[in-house]
Amino acid sequence: MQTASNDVPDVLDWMVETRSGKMQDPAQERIKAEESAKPQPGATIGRDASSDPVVLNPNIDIPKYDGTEEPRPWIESLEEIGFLYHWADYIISRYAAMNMIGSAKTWLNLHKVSFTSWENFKSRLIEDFASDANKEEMRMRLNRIQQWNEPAIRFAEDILVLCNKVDPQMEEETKINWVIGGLKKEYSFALHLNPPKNTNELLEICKKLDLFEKNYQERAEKSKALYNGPRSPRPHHQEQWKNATSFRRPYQNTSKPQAPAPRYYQNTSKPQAPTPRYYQNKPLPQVSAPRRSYTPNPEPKPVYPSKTYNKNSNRNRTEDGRPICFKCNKPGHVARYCRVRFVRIVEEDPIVTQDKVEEEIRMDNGTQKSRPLLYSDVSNSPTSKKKMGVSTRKIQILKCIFVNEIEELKSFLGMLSFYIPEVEDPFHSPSPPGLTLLQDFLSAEEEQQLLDILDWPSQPTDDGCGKTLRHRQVQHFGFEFEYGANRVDPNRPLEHRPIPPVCLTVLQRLVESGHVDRLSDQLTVNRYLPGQGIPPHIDSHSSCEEQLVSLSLSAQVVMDFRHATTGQQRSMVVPRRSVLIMSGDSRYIWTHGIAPRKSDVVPVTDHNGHQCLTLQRRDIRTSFTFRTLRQTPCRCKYPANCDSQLQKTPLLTADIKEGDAEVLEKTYVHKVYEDIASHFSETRHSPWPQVAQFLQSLPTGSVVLDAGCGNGKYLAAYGTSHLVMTGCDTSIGLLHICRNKGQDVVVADTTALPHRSGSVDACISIAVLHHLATQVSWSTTCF
Ligand SMILES: O=C(O)CCC(=O)C(=O)O
Ligand SMILES: [Fe+2]
Repeated sequence: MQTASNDVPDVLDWMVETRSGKMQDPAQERIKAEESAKPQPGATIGRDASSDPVVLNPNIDIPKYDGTEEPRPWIESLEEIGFLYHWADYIISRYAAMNMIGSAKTWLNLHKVSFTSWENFKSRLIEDFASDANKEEMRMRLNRIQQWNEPAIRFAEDILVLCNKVDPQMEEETKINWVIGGLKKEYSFALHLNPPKNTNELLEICKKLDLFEKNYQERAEKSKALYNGPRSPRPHHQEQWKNATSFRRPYQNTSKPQAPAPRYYQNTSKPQAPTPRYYQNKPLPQVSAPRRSYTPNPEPKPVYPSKTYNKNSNRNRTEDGRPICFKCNKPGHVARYCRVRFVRIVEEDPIVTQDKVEEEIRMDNGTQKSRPLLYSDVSNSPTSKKKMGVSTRKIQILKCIFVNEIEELKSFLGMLSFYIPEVEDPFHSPSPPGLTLLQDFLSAEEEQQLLDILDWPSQPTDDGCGKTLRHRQVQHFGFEFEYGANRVDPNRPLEHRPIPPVCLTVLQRLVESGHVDRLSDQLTVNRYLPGQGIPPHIDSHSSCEEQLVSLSLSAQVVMDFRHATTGQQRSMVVPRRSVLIMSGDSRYIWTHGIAPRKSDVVPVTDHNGHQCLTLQRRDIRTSFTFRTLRQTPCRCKYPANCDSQLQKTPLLTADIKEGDAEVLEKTYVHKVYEDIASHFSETRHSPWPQVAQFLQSLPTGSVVLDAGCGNGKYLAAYGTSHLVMTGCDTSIGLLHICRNKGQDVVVADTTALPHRSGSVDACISIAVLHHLATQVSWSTTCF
């Protein structure tokens, strides 16, 4: 063992004289050395120890470093010894300096004036002496992401140790970024929005995350039976692993300062291992933070549930051409109409349990994975958007937060609100003008009396007293509401089905309280099972007076409103035993409808008094809608949307000039069908028997054109699978419905068909001729 006495003054001058300018009395030095035996946080090589040269103990066995091997093991052993002897950093530096030999010593002499601290010394040493392979290995290790079964705390500690090795001078913020960038996506995301202040806080959070994960796994185990087997790893991790090579840390897209790339890892054009390497001390160009690379998963890869659509074809469409929503991955609608809302389930809601939500998800499509959900706050907060600094469309939300978990998570993640653009909070915006909701207007007895009036036949009937529409059952009293024409025929009263007296009692109360101006003469009762609804519509202006009154019985529901011209959307919870009165704009220009689904997203107040949303299962709901037949035409301020004001005096077909026919048909037929497409379609699903018979009689392989095919009910009628069916119509809305069913249709007017003569074997045109304005049009129709 070489003693230090010869080397010390020589190599210590950069540590002592650069600060104090002179050597100290050895006796004083010993005292100071003893003092410095106490840990001195933040002590550095020279700055703080301005008068403290110490006598180094030559008997301590410290390995030598000659610069030919990896510097890290040598640094680690020095630090271990320093830890045992309680050395301050600057004493470790001195021992380090004393034990450097060969090219390492030359390097030290060259650079000693530029070192400012032990950390700085270490990082320079590593930078100049660590081999490229070692650097690469470190880079790979720092770059890794948390394994799906790896506790967050273990991951964080590992990354923090690596950060220290990679760059002993790395700043806290950078270290934190390295850790949170590699944590599982949902945590990484939330922590990025609300980053911990220091690494200690980060480690505390990681411990809590592990606890949270453990609880989650336990709950998942309990509900395993729901999924016919184990479902670990959790879906979002499957996704993460599947896409691990392209995994981006959220903060890399944000305006947040990037984690500076560790210096050792920067891609420079440094020549390969020159001799001596430590002469290469050029400033290195800055590059952006490294991307995390894929670390092979030590666990067997999870098996992904197969999708119901062809993965190889267009990812945005099913095989039969239906759109696939990019928000929930379900076919049949586009994201804009996605009913997966952004929901937070609150602890106190006794109705919504984790099991129920899971069951809901399972029922929805059979696989949980197919419907990534976020149950979280809806936040329109521009600050959170700004914080993220990214197009939030890109945000993949992969976590279901169940009952109880949200508060638990919130308590340490602080913030779990994501800005979701284009999702206006429909519950907290002002309701459409003219809409009045009277809560608890009906007593429980009245509700029961109203329900007792009804007798729902198991078989559909034609007399208006128990029709089964595609999405619900209806009964009419007083007059029948004809859905196809969207009108009430005043000349056909339902004489044997007058409005029941108990209804009139309720109406009388509404009149007396000044909410309604008269008693109604038409009543439609709708009965909705969970999953059923009514398409968005505006009740005909021409048939009914301004006020529409709807009583809600047995269950609440969320009703959706949409402004027919501006497209603004609102939703309203219509509670059980309430009365909803539509008048003014809400009646004339806003559509109303109920989405066909089994649960609704509803606003609630949590135990902290915060407004949030939750998911509520629907029950069977019965509504009574009262209308008053119109005696005089509607004069509302929306003529373009008013069937009364669009209607002129009926013209005799003989009087109509051919030039006018097109305009008339456009206004009274094409536009009307466009407006009522979905409502109309709902009422058109059973083929007329004679037409079905005709189609069935055609030889196999016949090409059949349905001119004016509407919603395509004949294009896929029962018993027509032997035919090649094609259709045309002028209503784009109806043709969309056909296309969504995979039917072969084109936009065409029956009076000017684009089909080649003789190109079809048979043609049907059902309930079309009466829409044509003149006899000439009739005769030119397909014949
Ligand atoms: O069920 C409801 O409350 C609405 C019914 C409705 O809009 C209708 O029958 O026209
Ligand atoms: Fe309606």
